[in-house]
Amino acid sequence: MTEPHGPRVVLIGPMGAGKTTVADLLAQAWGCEVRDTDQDVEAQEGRSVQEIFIELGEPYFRDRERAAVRAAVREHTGVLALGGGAVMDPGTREVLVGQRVVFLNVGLADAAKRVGLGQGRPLLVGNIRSRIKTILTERLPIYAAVASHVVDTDGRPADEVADEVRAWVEAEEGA
Ligand SMILES: Nc1ncnc2c1ncn2[C@@H]1O[C@H](COP(=O)(O)OP(=O)(O)O)[C@@H](O)[C@H]1O
Ligand SMILES: O=C(O)C1=C[C@@H](OP(=O)(O)O)[C@@H](O)[C@H](O)C1
Ligand SMILES: [Mg+2]
Repeated sequence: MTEPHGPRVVLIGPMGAGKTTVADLLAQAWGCEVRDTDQDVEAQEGRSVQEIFIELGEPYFRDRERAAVRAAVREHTGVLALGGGAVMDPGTREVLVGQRVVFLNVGLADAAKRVGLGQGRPLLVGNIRSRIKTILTERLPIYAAVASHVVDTDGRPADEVADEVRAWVEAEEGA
């Protein structure tokens, strides 16, 4: 029996990098399944990420998120998008060791444009721009450390980003 080999690619990066969008585009291009750990946690908990943060707290969400990443890495062979904060959890980082991880990078200006008023993103309360700035500064080194490859998304449409990720993954698979 062939052992499952994990997702074809795992997308990480800050809110607004386009992980969810690019994961869908990649899955369409490859004709494979897509999973997003935010959606997995929401389905399991029967409530939105926003509701989980408010009603049960961020540590509870991170715990559920770690379990969702672990399950997806074990079972899923398509495209996997994580939530922006997933890799801040050391246990989640451990689960990703050996996986093909692409960091979708985004700067403050484009991230702020893309998340708009931040609806549905519970960490973007108050001054959204300054929250994003803090989050980017804190997390950038971690994204870079966890990633096998980085794709810049500033000023580029999502389909162009997806094409670049696809080309890189296909080259890696052929290598
Ligand atoms: N490269 C891009 N250029 C412009 N808008 C984008 C791009 N990628 C995603 N978006 C838009 O930005 C918003 C956030 O995208 P999303 O895929 O949810 O990001 P993430 O999952 O990384 O938080 C969505 O409205 C999406 O349509
Ligand atoms: O950056 C974060 O900590 C979060 C990012 C969100 O996912 P996206 O990055 O897909 O928006 C979601 O998991 C939650 O709101 C927390
Ligand atoms: Mg997302």
